[in-house]
Amino acid sequence: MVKQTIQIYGRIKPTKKNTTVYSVDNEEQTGAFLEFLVPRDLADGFVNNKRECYKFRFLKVFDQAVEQEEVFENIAKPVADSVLAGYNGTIFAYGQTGSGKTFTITGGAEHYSDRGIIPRTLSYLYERFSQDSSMVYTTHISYLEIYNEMGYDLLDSRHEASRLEDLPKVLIMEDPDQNIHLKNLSLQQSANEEEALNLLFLGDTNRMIAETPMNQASTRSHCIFTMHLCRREPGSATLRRSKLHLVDLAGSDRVSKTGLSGQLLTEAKYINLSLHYLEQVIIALSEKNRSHIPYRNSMLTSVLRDSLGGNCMTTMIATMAVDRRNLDESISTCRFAQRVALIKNEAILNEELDPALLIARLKREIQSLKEELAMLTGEQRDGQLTVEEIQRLEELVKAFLDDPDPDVMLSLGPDLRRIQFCFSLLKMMIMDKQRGGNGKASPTAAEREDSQQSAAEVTKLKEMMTHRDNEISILVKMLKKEKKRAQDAVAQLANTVNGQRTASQDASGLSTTPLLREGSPDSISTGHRGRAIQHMKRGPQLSMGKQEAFEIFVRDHEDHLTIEDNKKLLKQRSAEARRIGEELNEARNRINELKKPLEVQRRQRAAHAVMQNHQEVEEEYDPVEENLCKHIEQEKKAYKSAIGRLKALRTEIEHLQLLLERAKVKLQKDFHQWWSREASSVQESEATARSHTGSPGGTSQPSSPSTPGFRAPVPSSTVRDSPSEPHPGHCSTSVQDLRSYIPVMAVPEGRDETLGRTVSDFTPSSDWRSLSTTTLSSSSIPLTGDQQADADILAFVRARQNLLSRTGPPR
Ligand SMILES: Nc1ncnc2c1ncn2[C@@H]1O[C@H](COP(=O)(O)OP(=O)(O)OP(=O)(O)O)[C@@H](O)[C@H]1O
Repeated sequence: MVKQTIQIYGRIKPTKKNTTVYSVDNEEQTGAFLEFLVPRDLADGFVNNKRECYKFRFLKVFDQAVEQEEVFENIAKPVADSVLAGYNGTIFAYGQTGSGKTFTITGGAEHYSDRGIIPRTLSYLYERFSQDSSMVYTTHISYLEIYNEMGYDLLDSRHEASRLEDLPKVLIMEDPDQNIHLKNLSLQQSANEEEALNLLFLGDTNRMIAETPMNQASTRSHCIFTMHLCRREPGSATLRRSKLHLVDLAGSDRVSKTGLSGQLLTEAKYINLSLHYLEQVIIALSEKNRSHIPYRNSMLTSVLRDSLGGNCMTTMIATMAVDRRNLDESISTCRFAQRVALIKNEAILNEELDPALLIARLKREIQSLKEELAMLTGEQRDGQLTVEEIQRLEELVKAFLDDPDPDVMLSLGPDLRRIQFCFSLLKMMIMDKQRGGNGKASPTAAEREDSQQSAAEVTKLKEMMTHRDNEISILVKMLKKEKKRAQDAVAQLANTVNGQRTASQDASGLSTTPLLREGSPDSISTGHRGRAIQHMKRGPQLSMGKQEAFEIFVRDHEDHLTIEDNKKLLKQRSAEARRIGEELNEARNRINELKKPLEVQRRQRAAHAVMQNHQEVEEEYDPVEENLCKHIEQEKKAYKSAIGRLKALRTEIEHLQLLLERAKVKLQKDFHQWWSREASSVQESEATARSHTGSPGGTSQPSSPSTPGFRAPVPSSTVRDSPSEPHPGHCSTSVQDLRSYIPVMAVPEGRDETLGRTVSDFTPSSDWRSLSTTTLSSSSIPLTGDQQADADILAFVRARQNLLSRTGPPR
């Protein structure tokens, strides 16, 4: 058992602003100190006692410039090592919104070097597994999200198609030993690093998909990524099971400060409530002599029960933003951390016996004992007595009874079946005699005593038999259960493999055009990733116009540059990997080429030695051979280092692919949101216009007297000049903003058959000018008369015009 307090670390988020308000001292023998020097004017604002200096102790504080690698080495690696040894481990990040919790736990979404604790820990663990061939490791992953006190499975494929609220809730079940079980939370097997990273990606994508502006899940939900590890020595019946929880908590901001109302306030209260219960548990644990710890008050504390004051090695990272306006929250975070540091955990090695292996071992033991017995007796003991054996035994018993010699022995050998049979035969005879069956005299006292003894022995033997029967049936039951579990696992695996087979192959580049095309080859590769974006592919195929708008949208998106950079980097890395692959082949060929003359040289020397009949000739120093060996050694070294580099490149390429795929999903999501907002704003504006004129087809613009329902064009310069013009990448347009520059076009109600063109017929090269000139011609925008369709068309035209007016013609 390892007794340890929860380890606390601090991490400061980088800021460009003046940061003279704090100092870090990592040199202290007793740990590190983080000191806040709050100016008096600021102190007036948020604390009453006007303290100016706040000093907090941590194990270590990671200042702004510290990189992800160092955080991993110091914090996560020791925890991962304990988990490998068979202890449970937890790392959780706590801090206000935007202070860097997700960056620390999962990592940044832009660069490979920004990988956080989860991907780095996965990499580290799988590498350790591959280095340790003496053990068999199996890993499963679960990813739980707690939002408004409800648990959701982030690896549930239904995420794509359903709203968060419609998904099955994860339920907490407690067994009589007070162990927590989570119903509806899937455990997915991950055989290697790639599969584990795909699961992480799937969960993060599902979390992002469920997000709406009203539900910024990343800020308001708690996420627990858990790796379940099972370690066993081949052939041994003991195994070690351990769990590693990597937890990204919701922002700890105080509700009063957030200025929220309505639904957001309700959410904030829930989050604060669950963090409040977390605090309650921590306070209770840090107080001596507290017998009741209120774990059951919230889902978060129930799930993390072991991590807080239980069987776990736990580490907390307090994330802080140190610009002045965040100082009070940072100080609260530090205070919380100080309380957490008082909690003592007692981690034990989670060792258990594997029932399947135990049964197998017992069966083997039984078999070898049987064989041993058969060897000693020279007889096989399997099965029932044969008819011949029974006849022989009956004759033996009869002869035994008939023999007048009182010392006569019934020789049956050490075979329990025969002994049992003879006893039952004797019993039957005795009973028969008692009933007066053959008229013989009643038994003597000695005979009676004998028979009583025999009966007692029979009873004893029968009891033994019942015991053995029970044992056997228990073992058989256990075996059946294990078999069923194995079959289920195989079936599940088969399903996964089938699912994966149906997913199409990965395309590493991010191309905008095929992004939204149904059945496009540009889909995400293996199962988990494939499932993450299937919902996008299932949607209806986009019209050419929407597709075009999407292309422009992507070009103008805030993430565009990062995506392009990552694409370039991915290309570079792939080219480098190809080059190293070729180098490896060449090096292998060179080694083989060098081996040939070496072989010849050795053979020649051996022949020479035989001819000279001289052993020393064979062991003589040979400069040619020495030279060849040196060359081979050098080539081998170069080969090994190239393999190492290739491995690192592979991980980086896979990560870049995941980043690009995540960016892809985000782009699609942003685009759909932006598009529907545009559409609804057009609808709204139409409705307003109608209500102003009082006629269903009227507008606020004067209608052409000869063609009722026609609307006068509004110069598109209005669009360009609008100060509140939205940036599509940011999706921040308000309905009011949009209404102010929605072009009200002179278009006929219904489709213009003479033109026969639809909006989607416009190609960027030929028609973009006609749409971005000062007026929109009535003949260029045919409407259908269907309110919804017309709203879509107008939304498209407006969106397109809006984009083109800023971006120029598509290249
Ligand atoms: N150490 C860091 N280095 C560089 N960028 C960082 C660092 N920490 C945080 N950031 C950036 O700051 C922003 C907010 O960080 P992050 O999303 O991790 O905060 P958070 O605490 O998880 O917020 P929330 O509570 O809303 O989930 C992100 O853009 C992130 O990339």
